[in-house]
Amino acid sequence: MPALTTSVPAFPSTVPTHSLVIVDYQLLRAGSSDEIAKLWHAATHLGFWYLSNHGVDREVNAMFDVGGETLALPLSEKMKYEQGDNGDSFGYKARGTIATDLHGTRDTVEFLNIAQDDALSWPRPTHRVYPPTVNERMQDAVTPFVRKSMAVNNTILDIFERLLGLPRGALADLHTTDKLSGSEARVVKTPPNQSSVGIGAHTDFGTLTFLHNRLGGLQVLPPGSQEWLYVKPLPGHAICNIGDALSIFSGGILRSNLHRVMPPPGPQSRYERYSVAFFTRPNNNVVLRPLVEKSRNVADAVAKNPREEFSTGATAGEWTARRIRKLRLRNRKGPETWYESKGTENQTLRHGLETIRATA
Ligand SMILES: O=C(O)CCC(=O)C(=O)O
Ligand SMILES: [Fe+2]
Repeated sequence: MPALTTSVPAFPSTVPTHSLVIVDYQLLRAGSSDEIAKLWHAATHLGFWYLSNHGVDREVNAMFDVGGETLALPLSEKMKYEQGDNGDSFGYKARGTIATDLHGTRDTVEFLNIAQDDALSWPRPTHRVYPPTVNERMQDAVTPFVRKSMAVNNTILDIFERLLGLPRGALADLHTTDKLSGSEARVVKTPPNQSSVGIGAHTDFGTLTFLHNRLGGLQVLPPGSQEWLYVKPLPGHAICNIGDALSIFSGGILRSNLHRVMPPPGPQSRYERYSVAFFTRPNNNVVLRPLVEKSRNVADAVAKNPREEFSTGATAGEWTARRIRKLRLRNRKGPETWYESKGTENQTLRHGLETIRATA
């Protein structure tokens, strides 16, 4: 895809950014206590970090290609795979179908979501079928990307399990491959020269996100701040973050932070932007609640700071379906539908932070 291989202007040095801690994946795997401490600090404060040396570069590049080829198909072809308005995630999400704020402003991005379950059961579909451009690359690109991303996220999950004082397997058992999950690979495309929000302020629905960016566009709202800041993409580095499900399991010890996608900054805005992500989510039947009986640390965290939004009464499957359904503009009844689409960030947004405008 020419858009992916042509050189693009550098991220402008004059644009304010939020720096992230760089965590080395190979050092994590080797059990380095310094590296694990860095990861823990990032996960309990901002909830975002860069991951270096993850070893998934080849598969990530292949996914940029698969996404580029698929999203370049005619709209009529892509629409055969549209996710629809019922809260399903897998398939194609057309541009302008979801809200980016409480006013119902349309999003500017399209994306392709491929279920982990479908990639692992290929050629047998578990959830659904995909465009031919995906099928052709399932074996050599998509499934290897999914498997390697799973290994990265599961390694990090094991570390959190231990540091949260959970019994061995307590988190892993909520993310097994013998039961269905909402885990998925995603490629997002933003057209050039946009002036409005690509993906509105949100926290991720699931457990862990493993994200790959080439152009700027991702912004975080740092805790206690009212200023959205870009996260600068670093070549070869993934951006990782905690989602709501893991934040809830941990009783809030691990932070699921608000973020959004804006047009790329400065001269980068003239280019098409792609991002590739892998989302690990719990098995659909897992109820989202703090694991208080399994960890003293989690129980103490909940006792110290009880949060109403952690008593979800919902399974991971229901949680994700509700959030997607309420984002879809065809289901919008008014500003309240926006809040109904929210997870742990609901209260922050209700307190008016979303009215802050970007400086992009
Ligand atoms: O495109 C990005 O950089 C982030 C996308 C994102 O936040 C998401 O898909 O949940
Ligand atoms: Fe996100």
